[in-house]
Amino acid sequence: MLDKKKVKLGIAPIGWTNDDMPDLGKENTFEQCVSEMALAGFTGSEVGGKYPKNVTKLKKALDLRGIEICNCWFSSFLISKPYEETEKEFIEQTDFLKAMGAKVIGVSEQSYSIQGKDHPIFEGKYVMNDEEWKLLVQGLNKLGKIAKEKGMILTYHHHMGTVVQTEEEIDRFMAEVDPELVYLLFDSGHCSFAGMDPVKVLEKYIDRTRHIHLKDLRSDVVAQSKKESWSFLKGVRKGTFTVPGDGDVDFTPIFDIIEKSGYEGYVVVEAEQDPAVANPLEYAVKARKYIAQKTGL
Ligand SMILES: O=C1C[C@@H](O)[C@H](O)[C@@H](O)C1=O
Ligand SMILES: [Co+2]
Repeated sequence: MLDKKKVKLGIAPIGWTNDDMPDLGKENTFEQCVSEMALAGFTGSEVGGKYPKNVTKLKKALDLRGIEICNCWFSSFLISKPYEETEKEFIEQTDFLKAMGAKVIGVSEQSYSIQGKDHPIFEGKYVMNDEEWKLLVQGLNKLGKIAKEKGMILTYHHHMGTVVQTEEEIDRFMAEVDPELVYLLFDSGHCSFAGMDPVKVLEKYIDRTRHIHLKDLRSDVVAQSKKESWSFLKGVRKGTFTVPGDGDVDFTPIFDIIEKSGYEGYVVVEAEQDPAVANPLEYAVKARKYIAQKTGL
């Protein structure tokens, strides 16, 4: 059982409207999305592209539904653009999140990423050289320091198709970043999709993890995706991911690690799929029931 005082439960809006492919769920409004999150029993949310950019407006809409913001995706370009460009946007995003009462910002390096490209996801992703590793690590340490000074935590999202995807890359990343400034955003779906054992990764880094995405994976869809060289986004449309409990990831040991470690922070259901096929409210309720049954949250 998870301690409700330590572990909070959220859901990402990506199941309603997908910011990577805004045509997926374009008919779903912001109000419908946050109302259905609340109806399904969630009290935390990440920021989506349809959310009001204005702090007062967003707070009012969320307060009415008993929801708080816990994180927002942030794309960094530390190895392909001048550091100052990423820093400027990072400060703006961190200030917005802080004003919303969030504690965490989720960074992902998007230089040379193939996650949004029409390119087979299992073929030819970019691999950093030593100089680029240095730029990434030094840049993130600097951003992490800025976040810390603002009372926020920088977490890093490993992700398919990006420069930090594989187990070796996660290990090197964790070995090189400053553990006081940069933490891990663990995503069970991306771990599994990349062919890692999510349990092994979480066990190794739970003490340095400050945000968790709970994503399940349909192995038969992944097998087809490999066979037919699908892009990441084609795979999402075809149902690579689903909510926890609905796919092939074993969440029991994942919840055990979270419990035993005394993890304090959010676990967020993040299961992008086609809302025309997987009704967002129905899948949110399914996830909520599964998590309640497995963890007591
Ligand atoms: O955290 C995430 C945000 C999405 O935009 C991304 O593509 C998804 O797969 C993810 O894990
Ligand atoms: Co994620």
